[in-house]
Amino acid sequence: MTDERPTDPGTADPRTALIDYAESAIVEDDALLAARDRAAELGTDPVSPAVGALLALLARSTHARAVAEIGTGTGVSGLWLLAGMAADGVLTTIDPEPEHHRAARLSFSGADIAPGRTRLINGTPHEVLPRLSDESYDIVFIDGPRLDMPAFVAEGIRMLRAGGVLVIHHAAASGAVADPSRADPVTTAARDAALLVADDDRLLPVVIPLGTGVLAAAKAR
Ligand SMILES: C[S@@+](CC[C@H](N)C(=O)[O-])C[C@H]1O[C@@H](n2cnc3c(N)ncnc32)[C@H](O)[C@@H]1O
Repeated sequence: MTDERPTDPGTADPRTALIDYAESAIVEDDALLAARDRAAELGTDPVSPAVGALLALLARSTHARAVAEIGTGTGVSGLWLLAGMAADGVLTTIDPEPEHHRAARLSFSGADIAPGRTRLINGTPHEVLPRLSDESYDIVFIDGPRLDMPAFVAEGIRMLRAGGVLVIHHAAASGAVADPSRADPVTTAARDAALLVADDDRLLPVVIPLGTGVLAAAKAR
């Protein structure tokens, strides 16, 4: 009997091919490409196109009107979140680097985002997050320093409204979290963050293998 499953002799690793397809299927507009150019100039590490599209999808499906982001960068993830949010939704985004906020402002104005739709807070999340309200955000997106991930997750869970979604970028450390022999600080922080999510009965989590691994968790209604 012959195997009639389609094969692609040019593709060695089907998983890599799948992820390449997921990324290449997303087309970014000029405003996003300009934000990416700014990211390359400043050395920030923006979300990939497929992670960006996932953020927009989550924002649209939660009818997000209030989103909090830790780690503005030059606004690549912010533009994707805004694309999925309600037309009057407000993105609150935190970053300690004034230069990154200047670049993000250019990115947002380049996409004709009204100034009232973004609230850029200059400061570290450790200073800023405790001032943000409990249970008032539809999405909390965490994309700041990886060592601080557990602390940001604890704050993010507190800030999420019922039915809201926590999204953690770089959550799987490219799969290292599942390897018990890996105990370096970044992997340990990602593992601790994942445990905080797993131990919270109100959260329904899933790891999405885009980028270095995205952890998304919906809070019970
Ligand atoms: C990976 S980049 C964010 C990329 C952005 N989300 C995007 O997709 O365009 C991480 C950002 O975290 C910021 N950052 C550095 N230290 C921080 C801190 N203690 N708290 C929050 N953000 C910090 C950096 O300035 C940088 O802009």
